[in-house]
Amino acid sequence: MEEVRATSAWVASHSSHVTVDSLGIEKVVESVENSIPKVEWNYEGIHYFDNGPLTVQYLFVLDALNFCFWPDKDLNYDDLASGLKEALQNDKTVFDADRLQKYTGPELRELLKWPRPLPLEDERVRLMHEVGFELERSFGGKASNIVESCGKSAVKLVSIIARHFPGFRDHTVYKGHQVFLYKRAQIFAADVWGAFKGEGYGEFSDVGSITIFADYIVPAVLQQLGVLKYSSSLDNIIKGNKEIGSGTEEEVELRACSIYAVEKMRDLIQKRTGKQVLSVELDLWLWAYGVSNPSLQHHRTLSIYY
Ligand SMILES: Nc1nc2c(c(CN[C@H]3C=C[C@H](O)[C@@H]3O)cn2[C@@H]2O[C@H](COP(=O)(O)O)[C@@H](O)[C@H]2O)c(=O)[nH]1
Repeated sequence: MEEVRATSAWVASHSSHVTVDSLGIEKVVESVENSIPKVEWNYEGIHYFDNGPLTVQYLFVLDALNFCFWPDKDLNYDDLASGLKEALQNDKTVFDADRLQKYTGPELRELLKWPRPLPLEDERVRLMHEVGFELERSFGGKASNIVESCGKSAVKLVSIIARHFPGFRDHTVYKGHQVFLYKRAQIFAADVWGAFKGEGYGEFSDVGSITIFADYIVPAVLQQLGVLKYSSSLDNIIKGNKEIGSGTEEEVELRACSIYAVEKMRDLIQKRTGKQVLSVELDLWLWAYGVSNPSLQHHRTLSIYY
């Protein structure tokens, strides 16, 4: 994920609305360096797991739809994860590639037992079709074949996914430069790693190459911890719950500066303690902290990427 790291650093050094505060990073690192809070994957107990290829299929569908929950104030990531889990427990064929290509909005809602239209429902359905079509065309219908083709490399896994599935191509242009963020492709690699505890499908020799997953929760946590500072205009937009357009400078800076800041935290932890910590582990800690603080105000962007 060198391109994610390098392009996020570029944004951080040309940023107009978001600043990464080195002193803030030092304070946070000082407070956690001896015991980085370890958060178990699936600590919420919401995920499907059977130790086999169907788990990989579940995670791929989950991460194809893992974006934009906030427009419905009652809808959370948990509802998606546990809804898909239950649907799969009731019918092992719900995520077969041919079925994925046929879902309609109301059918997806029914699958999740959600009583009203989902945010960006048409996009969610389109992405399910895209996943089903490309899985069938290139991977024998099975997401586990994508994982098997990556030679135990998370970097290769992310790049195969981005090459084959346009919906996972989370990149943009910022001040004339192409910037790569790859939130859902990277979170899929991390989910497979977490679910299988780094073994079998989850064995990746380069899991340390993955960065954090730039969503709308982690930037809000980093700001609360004093790691990110916002301009007063951006602060007012977020506090006023006003939408920020996808691809705007503000939005790209929020996401890229979060990635850059956590890479800096990780470097500092290593320097001070000699201990290697993974960005995935820091992400899970920051994210779990964020979702346990529902009063945290986050930015609002309509996006299929996060
Ligand atoms: N950075 C980061 N962002 C994450 C996740 C996860 C879930 N990861 C699973 C992996 C292991 C655990 O068992 C988790 O269940 C979801 N999100 C993002 O959050 C937002 C949803 O927020 P809310 O509207 O409040 O539900 C949305 O953009 C979603 O894409 C993560 O881990 N890291």
